[in-house]
Order: sequence, then structure tokens, then C-alpha cells
Amino acid sequence: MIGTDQSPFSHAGINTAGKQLKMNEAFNSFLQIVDAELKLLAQYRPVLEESADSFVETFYKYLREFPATAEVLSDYQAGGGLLFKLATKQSKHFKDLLSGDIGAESADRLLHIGHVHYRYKIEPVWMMGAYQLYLEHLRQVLASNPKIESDDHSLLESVLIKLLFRDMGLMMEGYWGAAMALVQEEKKKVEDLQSQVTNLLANTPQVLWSVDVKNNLPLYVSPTTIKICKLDIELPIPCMGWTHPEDRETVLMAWEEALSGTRVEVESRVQEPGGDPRWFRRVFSPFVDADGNVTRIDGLMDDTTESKKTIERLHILATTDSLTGLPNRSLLNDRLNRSIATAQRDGNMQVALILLDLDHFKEINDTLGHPAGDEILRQVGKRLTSLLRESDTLARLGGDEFAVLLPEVRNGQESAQKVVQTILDSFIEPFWYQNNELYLGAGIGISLFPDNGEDASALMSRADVAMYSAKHKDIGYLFYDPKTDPHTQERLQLNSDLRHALERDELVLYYQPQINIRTGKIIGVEALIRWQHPELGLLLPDQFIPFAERSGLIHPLTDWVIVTALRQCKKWQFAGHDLRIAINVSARSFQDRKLVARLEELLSAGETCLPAGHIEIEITENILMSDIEHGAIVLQQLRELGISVAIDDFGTGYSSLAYLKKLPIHSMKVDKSFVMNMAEDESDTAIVLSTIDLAHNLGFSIVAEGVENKGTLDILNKLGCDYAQGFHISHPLSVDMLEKLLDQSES
Ligand SMILES: Nc1nc2c(ncn2[C@@H]2O[C@H](COP(=O)(O)O[C@H]3[C@@H](O)[C@H](n4cnc5c(=O)[nH]c(N)nc54)O[C@@H]3COP(=O)(O)O)[C@@H](O)[C@H]2O)c(=O)[nH]1
Repeated sequence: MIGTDQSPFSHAGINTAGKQLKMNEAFNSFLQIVDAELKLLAQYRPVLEESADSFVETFYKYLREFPATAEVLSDYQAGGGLLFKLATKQSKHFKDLLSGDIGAESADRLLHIGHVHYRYKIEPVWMMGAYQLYLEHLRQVLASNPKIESDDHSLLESVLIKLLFRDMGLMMEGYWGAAMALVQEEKKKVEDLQSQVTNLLANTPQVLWSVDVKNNLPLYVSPTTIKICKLDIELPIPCMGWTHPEDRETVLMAWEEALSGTRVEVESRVQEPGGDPRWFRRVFSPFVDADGNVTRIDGLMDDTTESKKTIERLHILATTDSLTGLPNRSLLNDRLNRSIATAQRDGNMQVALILLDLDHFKEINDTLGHPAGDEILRQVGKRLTSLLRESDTLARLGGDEFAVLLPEVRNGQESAQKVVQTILDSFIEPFWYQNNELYLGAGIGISLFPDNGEDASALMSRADVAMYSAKHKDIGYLFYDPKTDPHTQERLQLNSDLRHALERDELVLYYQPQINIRTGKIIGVEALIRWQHPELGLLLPDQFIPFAERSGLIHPLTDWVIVTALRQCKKWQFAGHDLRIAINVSARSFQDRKLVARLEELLSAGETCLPAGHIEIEITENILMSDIEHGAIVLQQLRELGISVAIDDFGTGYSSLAYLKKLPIHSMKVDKSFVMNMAEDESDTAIVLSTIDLAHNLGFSIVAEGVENKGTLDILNKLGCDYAQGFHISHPLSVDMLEKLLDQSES
């Protein structure tokens, strides 16, 4: 109406010429515009057209009075549109309207105008108002223009009304057509979307469904539901019949929870008849309306079997030692934490943690290769598993280190002791790799909750400390003892003090005599270190040698012992005491590549220059066996220097006889644990006898240490033991005391 093809509402054509022609005919026919009327119209058209400009003026005045139409006009002007151009077009429209034959172009323009009116939301009622304005104007012209005969008024008015109807009809047609086109467009979009969604749902592997929970009616069931649940699709929860009986209750409870408005996820097993059980996750998402009522629940169900298996596999990988299949450190830690929590709740329970480090494992790897080592670790795992209860945990922590967790035990110390003894006993039996018979030992440390620590980390580190001590002392196992823990505050202080002990000359050597059993003569001494601590008094080696070993201070300490012992031995030589001196060498010092060279240097010069035959180096059998290849080299080098070697604490470790017989060893010291009680314990006597025989058969001399009474000395004499050492003969003595004893014994 107000628009033309140059108006703000101007758009491309929407009709065809043929269609317009038909439309024109149809309009004229329906509006019953007769020839007489057309004739009259043709006669008065020029008169009527004269009023076009005054109509346009009235029309725009009218448009400006209504806010909505006024806004459209001002928007048009704001966009650079010129009102006079609109007015020109409106005037043309007025004149066209008076044509008996609407013409294709005008019809098309009217349809356009209707179209753009719709697009710009110009309401039909405004258009009707405008046509009313036309009618009003034309009636006034009829009534007032003298050029129009009064007899013609009625017929002319009738045809003008019909023309106005035609004009308005065409515009409405355009308006309606635009609305329909838009509806079609939207409909198409919805249909496309619907087809996409349907396609998507059909190809979605998850079961999807939706239930109107108020009326218990299905709203949607995805095609996958039928594919997966087949016949078992009864709503509200599909596949319920196939759900594992043990899991049904959980699923139903989850549904109840969803009905109360909470989104729930639940996992359960679903088993199709004849099929394997599979895991499915169900998600129930409630839809809550404005009143807070759950009106609908959307369900999703998907097969999680494979992802569950993957998670399980990952869990196994993360918690299992791949070589032995045993739990690893992480799982042990987890179980240890849980056991501690349970024991804490109970109040009367203890937890025992046993750490176990294999002896001689390195030898197996070095001599038989890594596949042998791996196989032995597997065998150890199996053997230990067979000794434990289902509720215990055996873990491999790495290398040759295993751990046993005894959770929730009433008497931790007793239970752990029993288990440890069973483990150690089981090592009496050999392990086999191909045709090799292999004997293993173990150093074991035990810590207990709550006695030795309140958390997993404390228990682990304390069992480790105990294990380290057990290995160092060649004792099968040890419970954690805070007195020997290098990590306690006092121990740390002691460690720091030890660093200054050498500079401050606080270390001292004591000497324990060794006698020839047959003659009773003192033939040598064992140098035993002591620390004259300024505050703690005289400390024994077990109280500080382990720290020295760990901190590396053992190297200067061993050097000091060797220098002091050699110097002292030389002094005694001068004084006429022909004594052999035995020096203890710890594991780290024995591994020190410079040891032999240092001994050679000391023996050849100055105040330590001595015949090498006066020196004996004592190493425990475990030190020697832990790295037999290196041990053999060092022993050979010592023999070349003329220094003797004694195997200390013999019988507490696991020596390979095949090796022993090949090594340049001078003597064996049967461990005091067998000697001390041999007067009362026949089995100890039997062990000592066997050791004496073994030593002699291998061509070694034998020293019995720990001789605490005369009865023991007599038995040793009868058994053919060569030398003896022990409190019965003499305690370790200071230089002064020893010299007094030497003087007495020689006088
Ligand atoms: N690396 C080094 N180790 C050393 C050095 N000096 C000593 N040690 C080692 O420390 C361990 C403990 O030694 P110690 O406390 O001196 O005990 C020795 C003797 O006192 C003790 N002994 C001797 N006779 C008896 C006895 O009749 N009964 C009894 N209960 N104990 C006795 O035995 C220890 C000597 O043992 P051993 O060495 O096996 O001959 C000990 O392992 C020392 O080796 C050092 O300088 N460096």
C-alpha cells in the first residue's frame, strides 16, 4: 500500500504474467464489474485522477498520526529514503487503482507490496484503514466534483468500491502468499531437522527412550532399543527382564530416585538368553515442569563392557608387577592404607608389614643371565604365595625386593614371626633354573602398626630400616627397632657427630685376642672399633657402622682402622709380640676398588710397614657372595700381596661351596651364634663340627668365635678346631689392657 518497488518494502517479483492475467479476469468476474461500470470509469477517470495528489497528502497525514506507521516512515527516511518519491509512487498507485484493467505490472506490484507488508509485520488492520481512507476520499470527490453527473454517482461509487476490493484483495493475496512461503520454509527446515535427528538416533548405538511418567506412556523409543533389547522393551525401563537378578534392585532404586527429580546413572549386568552377561550403564534424566513435578524421564542405556574391561586392564597394569603377576608397590600401598584404617577403627588390631630382599640374586643374574633371574623371581613369587593366606598381600616392589602385608592381626609380632619363619624355612628348598639348583636367602625387616608408625609411609621406611639392619648383620630377620634407626632425630645427630669423630680423634680400636686352642697361646687379635662419644660414652660398632656405611663415611673410617691397626701391630712387633692382626672390612669398603692398592701402599712404607703375613682381612660370607666375581678378584689380589683372608660369621649366610673351594681363603670363623650354646645344644655342636670338617677339607684353618666358657673351649678342642676367640678367653681390650694380658701370658 504504502510501498512501491522503490519503497523500503520493495522486493523481487513473486508472480508470473500468465498468472496475473488470470487473476485479473478472476477478480473482474468475481467482483462482477460490468461493462457499463467500466465505461463510466473510463469516462470519469481523468476527473478522479485530478484528486490523486490531495489523496496522497491526506494519506501521509493519516500515516503520521499512528505511531506504528509513523515509525515505518521515519525509519525509511532515516535509511536515506525520500518521502516525495514515495508520494509520487503513491499517487501513481492511486491512478492505477482507477484502471478497469489492473494490468500485469500493477498486479505484480500489489502482490509485492502485500509480500513486503508481511515481511515488515505491517498488520492487515492498518491496510484496511488505508483502504477506508481511499473510499472516504473518492466519496468526497463524487459528492463535491461538479464534473461528475449526479445520476452517475451510484454506479461510479459501486465500481470504485469493487476496484478498492480488488486492490486490497491483491495486496492480501501477496500478504498471504508471503506468510505461506515463510511457513513452507520453516516447515521444510523442521522436516530437514527431523530427518537429521531420526537418522542420528537410528545410528546412535545407545538405547534412548522417553516416558511420560504421569500417564506411563512411551514418548519415544529409539530404533536401537529394539536392536539391543529385542523383545524385552517393556517400559518404563527397557531390558529390565534381562537385567541380572542381583542388579535389578539397584536399577529400580535408581529409577525411583529419578522420579523424585534427580538425574541418576546406574550400572548393571544385562544378559540376553544364550548370551554372555554384558555391562550396561543406564542414565535416567528427569524433566521437571514449572510446578516442580517430574512429567517425563528420558533414558539412555549404553554398553560399557569394553570400556569396563579396558579400565580393568589399566587397573591391573597400574597395580600389578608384570613379571610375577603379583601386586606392585602402588597396590600394596593402597591395601596397607586400608588395613591401617580398619585397624584404627577396630582399636585392637595390628598390621604387620614384612619387607624381604633376596640374597645372591645378583649372582644368578650375572652368571645365568636375566631370563634365569626373571624365572627365579616368578618362582619366589609362587612359593611365597603358597605360604600365605588369601587375606594377606604379597607384592613385588621391584628388583629382588618383595613385601608381605598381614592385615588386621591380633598379635602382630607373633603372627609376623611365624610367617617370616615359614618364609625363611621355605628358602631351604632350592629353586631350579633348567638344571641349575639355586639356593637363595633373604634379609627380612618387619614393622608393625601402630607400634612402629601410624601411616603407610612410616611403616614402609621402618620395615626398610629393619631389613637393611638384618642384611647388614646377616641375621635372617629383624623387627624395627627405633634404637638402631638412622632416621630418628638422635640417630641423625649421631650421624652428624660421626663426621667429626675422626677429626676429633674420638675413635679407638679395641683388640680381642685369638688363641691356638691346642697350645692356649695368643696368636693374634681382632681389631674392633669403638667410638668414645663425648656425651654418650663408649659406643659399639653396631651403633654407628651402619650410618657410616650409608653415608659413605665408612671409607675414611676403614682407612683409619687399617692405619691404626697396622701401626699398632708394628709397635707390638718392636715390643717383641709376634701377633697377627685381623681387620674387619664392611661391604662398601670391600667393594672399594682402591682398598688393595691402599693396603699395598701402607705395608710398604713408614710406621705401617709390616710383613703382609701379619695381616688378616675379615669379610662376612654374605659380602663375599653378594658379588662373587669382584670378591674373587680382590681375594686374589690380597693373596698376591701375602694378606690372609678370613670368612667371618660363617654359617649365617648361604655360601656356594663350589666357589669357596676355588677362592684363596685362609680361614673361616664359625659364627658365635652356633658356638655360644654348643655346650647345651647338640645341634649347634653338630653344625660347628661340620663347619670345622668343611674348613679343613677345603684347606682352611678354623676360628671359633663367641667362646664364652671353658666347656665350649674343651669341646672345640675335641672337635679339632684350630683357634678360638671369645669372652671366656678375653673381652676386646684397650691397647694398655691387652699389653698387660700379653705380658702376663708370656711370663
Ligand atoms: N667394618 C667394621 N666392622 C667392625 C669393626 N669393628 C667391629 N666391627 C663389627 O661390628 C660388629 C660388632 O662388633 P663388636 O661389638 O666389637 O663385637 C665383637 C665382639 O665384642 C663380639 N664377641 C667376641 N666374643 C664374644 C663372645 O664370647 N660372646 C659374645 N656375645 N660376643 C662376642 O663379637 C664381635 C666380633 O665379631 P666378629 O667380627 O664376627 O668376629 C661385628 O660384626 C664386627 O665385625 C671395624 O673396624 N670395621
